[in-house]
Amino acid sequence: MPELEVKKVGMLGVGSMGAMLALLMAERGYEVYFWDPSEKNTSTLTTHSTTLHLTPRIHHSSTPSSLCASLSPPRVLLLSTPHGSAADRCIASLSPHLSPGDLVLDCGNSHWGATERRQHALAAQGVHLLGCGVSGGYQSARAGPSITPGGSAAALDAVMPFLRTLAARDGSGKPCVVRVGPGGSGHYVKMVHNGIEQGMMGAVAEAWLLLKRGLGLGHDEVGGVLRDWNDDGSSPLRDCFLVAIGADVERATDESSGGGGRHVVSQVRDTVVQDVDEEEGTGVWTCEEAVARHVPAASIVSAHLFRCASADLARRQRNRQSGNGGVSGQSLSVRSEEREQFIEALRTTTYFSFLACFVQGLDLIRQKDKDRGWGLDYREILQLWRGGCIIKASHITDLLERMFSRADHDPDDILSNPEVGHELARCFPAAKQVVLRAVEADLFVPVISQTLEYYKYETSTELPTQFMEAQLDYFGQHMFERKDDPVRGPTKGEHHFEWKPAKGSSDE
Ligand SMILES: NC(=O)C1=CN([C@@H]2O[C@H](COP(=O)(O)OP(=O)(O)OC[C@H]3O[C@@H](n4cnc5c(N)ncnc54)[C@H](OP(=O)(O)O)[C@@H]3O)[C@@H](O)[C@H]2O)C=CC1
Ligand SMILES: O=C(CO)[C@H](O)[C@H](O)COP(=O)(O)O
Repeated sequence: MPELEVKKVGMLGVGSMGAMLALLMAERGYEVYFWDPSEKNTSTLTTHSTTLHLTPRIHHSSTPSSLCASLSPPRVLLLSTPHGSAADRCIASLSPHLSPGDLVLDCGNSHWGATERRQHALAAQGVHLLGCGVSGGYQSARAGPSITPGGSAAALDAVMPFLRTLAARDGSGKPCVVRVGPGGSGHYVKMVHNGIEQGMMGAVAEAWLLLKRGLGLGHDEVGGVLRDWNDDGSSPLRDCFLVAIGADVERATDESSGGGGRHVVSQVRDTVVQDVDEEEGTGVWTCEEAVARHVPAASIVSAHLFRCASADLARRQRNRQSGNGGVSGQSLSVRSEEREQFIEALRTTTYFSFLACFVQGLDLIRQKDKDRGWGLDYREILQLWRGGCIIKASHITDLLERMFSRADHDPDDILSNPEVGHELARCFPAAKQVVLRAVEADLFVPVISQTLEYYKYETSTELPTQFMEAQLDYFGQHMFERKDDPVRGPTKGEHHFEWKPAKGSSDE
């Protein structure tokens, strides 16, 4: 399929993300025809386009059918709807009006498997669907997001020039969009991006708690620490989106009459609900995939479970009562002269956890890639994460880039590469110190502590699973390997010991 010269685009779903994408496209010179069942979101976009003088290029369509009639084939249609049945309904409303060669770009967080199902269904009418994850929240959707497209080579060829005009740019001006690969690989990589995001958000929230409640710093002081971590050019957390916005979050005050100049974050309840109300699915699916592909993504899974546990405050209140007042956490036992050193250890620990989340996420993508034969290019995937996305962390992507550029790197076990292995080893003592102090003070560190354990068990050759394996053989005759057997990777052992012969009442 030749490169498409795109002039007009359709936009289905103009909520938080879709509206900003519509404005971005209009600003970049495209004629945008949009439809959304929500009158409120329709009217909000209309107001924005008037204010920004983009009305001549943003047109409301009264139905999906009239939207398709406004575009001539081959059409380019972007979807930004909730995942699941809403995305299915949206595609069903379009499909009778599509022609062979049309391109549908699902920019929502759809499940990669649903994307492949829809790709097959639409292929029967000659229509191409790309699973095209978009990251960076609504601010990036407005300014230029990271875009993660996957699907047929022909559709990718056709649409890449258009996507490059919309994407975020990295520090050297290169667009943060690449051809990810076939089938649902685009949505798979976006899903893992969100899994890494959950891990990183957990780690930085724990660092926030240790600074705030652990050391007793005020919001502005914590904001200052995070700002330094992000801005210092030699910091391993330099140019990190979640650290930078953390500084903003800590400093924001509500100057409205009801706000009284208070820090906004101090008024936010500790409940993250978007996983348990199933508004978003990417965190759940990343964990499911990690378990199904046998990838020990401990930091990511722990971060996800922590969020799930946070969702129901009423439940936690009941548990607190039944647990004699529960556990709240106190100040850390850090003397004032040790404070700077502890803050430095905390920076190292946050970086340690962030890097581990990338390692776990890349191991997961690689495992899926091998299972499905997608043939992904990991340096290209890193390019997606260099700008416009939530997991942007420049020191980490630079380090991983060096690793993937080395011809003899091991793509199947990221931790085994010295660029990563040496770095985690260097940070381990700081992470251990932080976890010890946090546990002592009953402060919450589910992600940092799981990262520490992950690092320990992933680098040890003396695990207590030796005892577990013996028990499995005792009751289940599951067999075991002996220490003098050759090391062969995960293969079933050939030895059984008759720990206790099975006996019934008729045995002597
Ligand atoms: N918010 C974020 O930061 C990010 C979100 N995403 C993903 O982008 C997608 C959109 O997210 P977001 O903008 O936050 O969601 P919103 O809920 O704000 O907007 C979704 C819009 O889609 C509309 N819609 C529902 N069904 C249809 C349909 N059949 N046809 C056309 N439009 C429909 C909704 O209308 P109604 O309200 O009437 O149902 C709503 O206006 C999701 O998949 C999300 O996971 C990706 C990256 C970042
Ligand atoms: O996709 C996103 C960013 O890239 C959205 O912000 C999404 O809401 C993140 O959700 P979750 O943390 O539940 O995956």
